[in-house]
Amino acid sequence: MNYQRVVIKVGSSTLTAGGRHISPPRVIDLVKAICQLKQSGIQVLLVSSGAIAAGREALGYPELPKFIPAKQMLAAIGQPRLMEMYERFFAIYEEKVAQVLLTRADLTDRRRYLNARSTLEALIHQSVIPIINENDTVATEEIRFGDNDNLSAQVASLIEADLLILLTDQDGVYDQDPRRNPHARLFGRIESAEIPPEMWAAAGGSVSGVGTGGMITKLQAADLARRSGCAVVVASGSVPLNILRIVNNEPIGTYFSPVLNKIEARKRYILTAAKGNGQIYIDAGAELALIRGRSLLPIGITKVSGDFERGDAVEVLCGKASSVAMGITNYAARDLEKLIGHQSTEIETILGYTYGDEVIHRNNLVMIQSIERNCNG
Ligand SMILES: Nc1ncnc2c1ncn2[C@@H]1O[C@H](COP(=O)(O)OP(=O)(O)O)[C@@H](O)[C@H]1O
Ligand SMILES: N[C@@H](CCC(=O)OP(=O)(O)O)C(=O)O
Repeated sequence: MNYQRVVIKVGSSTLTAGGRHISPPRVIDLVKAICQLKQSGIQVLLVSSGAIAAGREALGYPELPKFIPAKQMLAAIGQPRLMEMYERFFAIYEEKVAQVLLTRADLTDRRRYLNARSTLEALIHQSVIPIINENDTVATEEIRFGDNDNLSAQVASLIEADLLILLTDQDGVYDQDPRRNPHARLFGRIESAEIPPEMWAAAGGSVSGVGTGGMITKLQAADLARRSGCAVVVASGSVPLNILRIVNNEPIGTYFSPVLNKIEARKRYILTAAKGNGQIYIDAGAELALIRGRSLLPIGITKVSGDFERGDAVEVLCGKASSVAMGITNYAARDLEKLIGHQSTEIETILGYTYGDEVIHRNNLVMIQSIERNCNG
């Protein structure tokens, strides 16, 4: 597999190298490997834990607290320290980084989801490495991921990564927790659509006193990411060069093949999400453009119905006939009402802002009718 966009998640257990404090030698090794990967032409996003560990170090806090406000307080102290370290180390290799803090609520609300995606895309476009963590200080029980494994899988799905690497303190997923049984055996490759029940049964929690979630949350993450077309590898972060080997398809750690390819995954999402949100009616010229593989522009829209938001999946119809396509709209219904029949160059003047020329970008469109035309003339 030729990977182009890779999300690397590094856990506290890796960043602390088995100790209680962030290990600068470990972080610099990791940063160096990430820079090598990026400088070989691969787009990289880093999901990094370690804020709580860095906060504990700053305050001399002995144990990982169970009390959530205490964890949040430690994360608030540690996050800027962690970022300062990353910034300094990445600068050695002339790479720029950006901090992105997210909660689950940011990715379940469609508008915030799209905004998070646009920001990440813009950073990648600028050749900046996004360093993502949970926004622990505001993440209450109902809105938090609680673990960065699930967060990294959501990010991989959000930006349609080809590969998610979960770096931890074990060589991969074993048939028993290797901390408890040194004879535990490593799972090599999982190609079946479902993660085998014996693997779920073998996955335990975190016992290190620095990590969150253990192997259970890594399997949840693998399950989620592979359904959006992303391969997943769980491997040891103690040898950061593993990152380069994994991307070169060497058999390192535990590999999970993607269940769907990215196009199928996106199509499925659009087709299931489009039910009942709203409709965009288009003219014959726009229908022909869509059939020819172009995006939908405002000039081809004749009518809008329903009360949908930017980021919702909607149905596209021509005349009174059946659906032409389903797709994710970049503009809310109330905006489209104003844009009907206008040139894309007028969007900013009419709305006072723009999310781009396309109402539905080609990549977010699934054609229902690709051969027969519905519109007359
Ligand atoms: N089946 C298993 N295979 C490997 N590790 C396991 C398994 N079950 C539980 N674990 C535990 O998961 C831990 C890694 O998860 P965690 O402590 O959350 O680290 P991280 O900070 O990397 O997310 C390991 O140290 C190990 O004790
Ligand atoms: N957001 C927290 C980490 C949460 C988490 O999932 O930790 P880990 O299991 O070490 O990846 C922090 O920065 O400390």
